[in-house]
Amino acid sequence: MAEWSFRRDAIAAFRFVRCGLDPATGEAELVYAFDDGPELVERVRFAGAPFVLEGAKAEAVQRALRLLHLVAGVSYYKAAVPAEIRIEGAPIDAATAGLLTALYENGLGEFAYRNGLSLRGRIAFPHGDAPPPAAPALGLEAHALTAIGGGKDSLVSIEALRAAGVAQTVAWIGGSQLIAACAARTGLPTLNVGRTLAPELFEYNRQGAWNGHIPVTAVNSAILVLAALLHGAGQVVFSNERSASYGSLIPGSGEVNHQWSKGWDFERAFGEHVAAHVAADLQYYSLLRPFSELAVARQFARTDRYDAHFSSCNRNFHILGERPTSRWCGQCPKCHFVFLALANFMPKPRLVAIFGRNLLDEPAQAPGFDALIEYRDHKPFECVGEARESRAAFAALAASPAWSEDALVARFAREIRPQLDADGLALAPLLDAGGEHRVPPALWERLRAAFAA
Ligand SMILES: CC(=O)N[C@H]1[C@@H](OP(=O)(O)OP(=O)(O)OC[C@H]2O[C@@H](n3ccc(=O)[nH]c3=O)[C@H](O)[C@@H]2O)O[C@H](CO)[C@@H](O)[C@@H]1O[C@H](C)C(=O)N[C@@H](C)C(=O)N[C@@H](CCC(=O)O)C(=O)O
Ligand SMILES: Nc1ncnc2c1ncn2[C@@H]1O[C@H](COP(=O)(O)OP(=O)(O)OP(=O)(O)O)[C@@H](O)[C@H]1O
Repeated sequence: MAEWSFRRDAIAAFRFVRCGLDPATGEAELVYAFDDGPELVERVRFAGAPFVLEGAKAEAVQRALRLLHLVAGVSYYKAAVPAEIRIEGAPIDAATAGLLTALYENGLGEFAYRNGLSLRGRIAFPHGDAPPPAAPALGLEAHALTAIGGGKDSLVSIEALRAAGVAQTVAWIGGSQLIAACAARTGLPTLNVGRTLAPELFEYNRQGAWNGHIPVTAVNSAILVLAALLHGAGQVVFSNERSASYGSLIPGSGEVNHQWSKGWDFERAFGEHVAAHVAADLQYYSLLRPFSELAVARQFARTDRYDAHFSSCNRNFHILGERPTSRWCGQCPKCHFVFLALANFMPKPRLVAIFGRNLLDEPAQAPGFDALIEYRDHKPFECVGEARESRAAFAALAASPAWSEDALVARFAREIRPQLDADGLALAPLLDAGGEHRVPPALWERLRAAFAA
C-alpha cells in the first residue's frame, strides 16, 4: 500500500474513529483520522484513578466521553476542513449534531475569516433518527469543579465561591506552571488534567494544514464535565464574563468572535445539553456571565492575594515554542486591556508593580490601545472587553489626576475623545450586573451583593 501523506486539498473525509477511557489509569484516548490516513490520538489523563464506574454513572461517563471526543475533534478537523464528516460506531442524535454544527461553525469563525474560508452550511454532522437519551440524576455532590486559567477572571470566581461557602476544587488542563502556582495560592484542593494533542497535528501543520484559532473553552468544558462525573462533583464552573459574547466587527464580514465558546450562546446550549443528555444533576455555568470585564476587574482589585502570581497574558500558555521570561509581555491585546481596566480600580503603584512598567505612558503602544477602542482598527481577536468598556475606561482615566498626564491617556483626551459621543463614555452603567445567566438562584443573590460597589 502506498504511504499516506497529508495533502490538505485532496482529503475527502474527517473521521471520528473511536474513544475510550481506562478506569484503572484514568487515561482517555480520542481517536480521529483523515480518509485512510494514520490514526490521530489525543490523550487526556484524569488524576484520581482507579475509578469505580458502574450502572448509571458508567453510562453517564460514556456519554460525556463521547461528547468530549466530538468536541475535541475540532483541533484536527480544522487541518483540512473536508466536505465529509464520518462518525464511526453508534450514530449520534440530531440534537447532538446540532450542538456540534453550531460549535464548529461559530467556534471556527475566526479561523475561517483569517484563512478566507467559508464554513457556514458546509459542516454537516451525520446523525440517526433515534431521539437523544434522557439523562438520569446521579446523586452528584454539591461540590464545584472550578476551572482556573491563571488570569484574573477565574480567581474572582474562586474567591466569590469561597465567600459564598461553596465547596470547590480548582481544576485546570495542561502543564502550565503559572496556573499551578495560582491554584496552589488559592489554598484549595486542586485537580490537574493532562492533555496531549496527537503529535501528527504539528507535522500536518508543517506540511501546510489549515491552522488557526479553535474554541478551546469548549474543549476544556467537555474535559471538566467528564472530570466532574469521575469525581462525583455536581457543578462545573467557568468564569466567562458578559463581554465574551461580543465579537469583533469586521467591515464586510460582520461579527467574528474569537471567544465564541466563552459566550452565552455556547454556555446555554452546552449546559442544557449536559443536563438533558449526560447527567440531570450536573450543572455547567459561568459564574461571571452577568458581569462586564470592567466589573470583574473591579472585583479582582479588591484583594492583592494574587498580584505576584496571576497573569492574563496568553503568551504564557503556548504548547510549543519559548515561554516568556516575564508573566506579562506588555505588548499583546490582553496585557493592554487588563492594564487599562485595572488602572481604574487599583492604586497606580500597585498596578505598575504587577506589570513592571506603565503601559499607558508608552507612546509606541498607541496602535494596540486604539484597537481596543475600535479607533482606526477593529477589536483584536483576543479575550478583551467590549470597545465601549475600553472607551469608558480611558475617559475615566482622563479625569483621574493619577493617570491623566500619561502619554496615551492625554492623547485620548486630546485627539480621540472629541470624536466620541460623550453619553457613551460613562463607566458606572457598565459596572451593573445584568443579562442572561445560568448561575444557581441562591448563589446569584450572594454574588450580586458581593459585586456591588
Ligand atoms: C497560547 C495561545 O494563545 N495559542 C494560540 C496560538 O497558538 P500557537 O500556534 O502560537 O501555539 P500553541 O498554543 O502552542 O499551539 C500549537 C498548535 O496547536 C494547535 N492547537 C492548540 C491547542 C488546541 O487545543 N488545539 C489545537 O489545534 C494550534 O492551532 C497550534 O497550531 O495561535 C493558535 C491559532 O490562532 C490558537 O489556536 C492558539 O490558541 C490555543 C488553542 C489556546 O489555548 N488559546 C487560549 C489561550 C485562548 O485563546 N483562549 C481564549 C478562549 C477562546 C475560546 O473560544 O475558547 C481567550 O483567552 O480568548
Ligand atoms: N488551562 C485551563 N484549564 C481549565 N480552564 C481554563 C484553562 N485556561 C482557561 N480556562 C478557563 O477558561 C475560562 C476563560 O479563560 P480566561 O483566560 O478568559 O480566564 P482567566 O485566565 O481566568 O482570566 P483572564 O481573562 O484574566 O485571562 C475561564 O473560566 C478559565 O478558568
